[in-house]
Amino acid sequence: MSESKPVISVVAGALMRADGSFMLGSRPAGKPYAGYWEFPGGKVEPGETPLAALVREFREEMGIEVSHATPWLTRIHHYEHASVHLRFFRIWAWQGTPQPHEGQSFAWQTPGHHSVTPMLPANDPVLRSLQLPDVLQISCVSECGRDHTLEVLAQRDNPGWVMVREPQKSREQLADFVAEVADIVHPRGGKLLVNTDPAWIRGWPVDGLHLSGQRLAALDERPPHLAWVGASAHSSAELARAAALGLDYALLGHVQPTASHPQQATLGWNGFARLLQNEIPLPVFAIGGLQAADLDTARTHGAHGIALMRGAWR
Ligand SMILES: Nc1nc2c([nH]c(=O)n2[C@@H]2O[C@H](COP(=O)(O)OP(=O)(O)OP(=O)(O)O)[C@@H](O)[C@H]2O)c(=O)[nH]1
Ligand SMILES: [Mg+2]
Repeated sequence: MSESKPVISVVAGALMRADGSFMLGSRPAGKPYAGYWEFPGGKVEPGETPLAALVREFREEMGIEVSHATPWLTRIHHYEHASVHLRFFRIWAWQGTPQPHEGQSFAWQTPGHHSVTPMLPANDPVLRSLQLPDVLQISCVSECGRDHTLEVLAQRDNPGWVMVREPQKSREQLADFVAEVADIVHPRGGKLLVNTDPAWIRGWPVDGLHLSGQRLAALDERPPHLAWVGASAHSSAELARAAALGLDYALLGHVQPTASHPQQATLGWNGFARLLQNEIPLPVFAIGGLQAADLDTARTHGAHGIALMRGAWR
């Protein structure tokens, strides 16, 4: 009988600055993967909660007092020496400046433009997730108005991430609207996703594709050649499917009742958090009746961010 490797429970945290930059540390000499860059953290001790372990590790390794951290995503990775169950947090508030108590180095990094190398092999998808925005803005032109939508985007210095979702439009109408949004969003650094049939979007000026729950169920593999692919989920099974296909994010809801889906059952924040307890390896946006002011509540319940429909265009 082959001996199975131990599974080590680990917590790690990204210190987050208001401008979106985050901190990495180098692994000290003498540990496995010495010199590789990681999110600071370490092993959970017996009887310790993950959050308590995070607070202890940041205090021990770098003299930081963590005062506001939110759970983010969980990954399992198999190294030669062990399998690690990694719980990642983001840390929004802390006291102190990082001190190298173990001889490590620290570096503040911009999402998508990392200046340090090599990274721990388990961390690539986690680093990529930091490029995703706090707020995903979903179009609703039949209700919110085409002109109003384009004006709101045009007025912003950075239009952020927009998902075009217009199920009532024909392929040609959708292509025209996508082109209009792209002309406003792309020159100023925004990103554009479209929620539609994967077969329609060849040659469209989009950064990615969003799959409805039905389309997610119908696919056997991630649609190729797209930088970003996400999906809508309403259950643990759909979240697991999005993860199995290697998607970049999921939307999970509905958290609260919404005008667009009044007949659907709502999760509430506790139901939302419960569905995320099962080791979700991808970032999840909360959706359903939310406002910009709900961002911190969403993070506290394990969300990466929030997706807004009406709330984005007020
Ligand atoms: N801290 C941290 N560990 C990570 C990350 N990604 C990742 O795969 N790991 C793995 O998780 C394990 C963390 O263990 P560690 O060596 O940091 O633990 P520790 O601080 O408690 O060290 P110690 O046991 O020497 O006291 C290592 O196997 C490491 O390779 C990450 O981003 N941060
Ligand atoms: Mg450590």
